[in-house]
Amino acid sequence: MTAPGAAGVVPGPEVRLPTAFGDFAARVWTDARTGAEHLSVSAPGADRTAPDPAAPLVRLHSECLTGDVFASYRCDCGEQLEQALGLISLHGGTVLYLRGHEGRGIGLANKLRAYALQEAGADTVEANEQLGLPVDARDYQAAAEILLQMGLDRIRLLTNNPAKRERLEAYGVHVDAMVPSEVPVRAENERYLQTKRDRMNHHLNLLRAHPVQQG
Ligand SMILES: Nc1nc2c(ncn2[C@@H]2O[C@H](COP(=O)(O)OP(=O)(O)OP(=O)(O)O)[C@@H](O)[C@H]2O)c(=O)[nH]1
Ligand SMILES: [Zn+2]
Repeated sequence: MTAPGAAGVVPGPEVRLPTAFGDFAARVWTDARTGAEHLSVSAPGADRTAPDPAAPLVRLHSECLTGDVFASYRCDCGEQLEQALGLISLHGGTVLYLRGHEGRGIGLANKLRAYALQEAGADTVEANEQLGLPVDARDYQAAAEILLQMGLDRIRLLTNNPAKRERLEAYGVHVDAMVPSEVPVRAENERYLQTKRDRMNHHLNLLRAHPVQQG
């Protein structure tokens, strides 16, 4: 329990982070409630003193060790992260990398248990249910607090998930628009993405990188 008035998230120093996607400024934010160390990665944007500038682009990226680090094709996370870093390097904005969100909040071990159930036929929703775990246990309070401390109270959110927008807005961050965060579908993640579209209400077109061969 955080004492009344105490900061929920505590910022560390800002450091330079030169990457394959461009030069960013990075900062760790420690959640005083959970100990989770979140990372913001930001690039400067267009002149915000111009009349009616577009709100800054923000990607709230839930940690996915298999996708982000090992480039797993079971999900779309790794490619979404790369796409977001490229866009934000170009247009300015922030990627907020949310620790403790692994497996939609159930953790890595349970995510791999869910994968085993998916290999036995369950979809991504059924697998969590069979484990007796929530389908999506993520909370966005720390994310909202970090954005508000960064002065980002009005943003454009890079996401396909309308529930993410609603949950963030409930904590006081206004989302001007959802900017699609869609990457081409692959044979390995097609069922997974279909389930997100059909059972979790994600806005997905499921476009393929290459047209399906006919005949
Ligand atoms: N429980 C579970 N979690 C998964 C599975 N595949 C990926 N994840 C986790 O899902 C999280 C990403 O959530 P998604 O539902 O893919 O997407 P989102 O963040 O809600 O929406 P976008 O902003 O559009 O990416 C990451 O933490 C992944 O580790 C799975 O099959 N089961
Ligand atoms: Zn993933």
